[in-house]
Amino acid sequence: MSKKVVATTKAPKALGPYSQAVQNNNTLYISGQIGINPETDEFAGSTTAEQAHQIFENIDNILHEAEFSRNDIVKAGLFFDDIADFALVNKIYAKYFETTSIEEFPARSAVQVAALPKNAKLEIEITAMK
Ligand SMILES: C=C(N)C(=O)O
Repeated sequence: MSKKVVATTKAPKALGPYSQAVQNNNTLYISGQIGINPETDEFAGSTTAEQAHQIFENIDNILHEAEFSRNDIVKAGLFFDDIADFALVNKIYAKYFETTSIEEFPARSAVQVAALPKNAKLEIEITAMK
């Protein structure tokens, strides 16, 4: 088994004892991303939409660092501060995958949680496979 930690300055630093991503052979596990801009260490904005766009930018940058792409995503986990944002995030999420060559969306879970780190509006974790 080969296990490699993936790290990039183009995504937020870990907020605790975890890696931005870990690759095991052809599978990449990306830790839950929140909408922090790595250049400022601040949220990209206070709205769920602003944070969602930043999350996808962070995910793209981690995928890129590991030489994976959006096309390789097989599973996503979405954690909402407020599930009322479900429809809004679905629109942003669907647009993100519009640019891929995959014909069907990845598997996904979506839940509302009691609270997220730093009071984020949304957190998304990703599994990708080549
Ligand atoms: C933000 C996280 N992914 C964490 O604390 O695990």
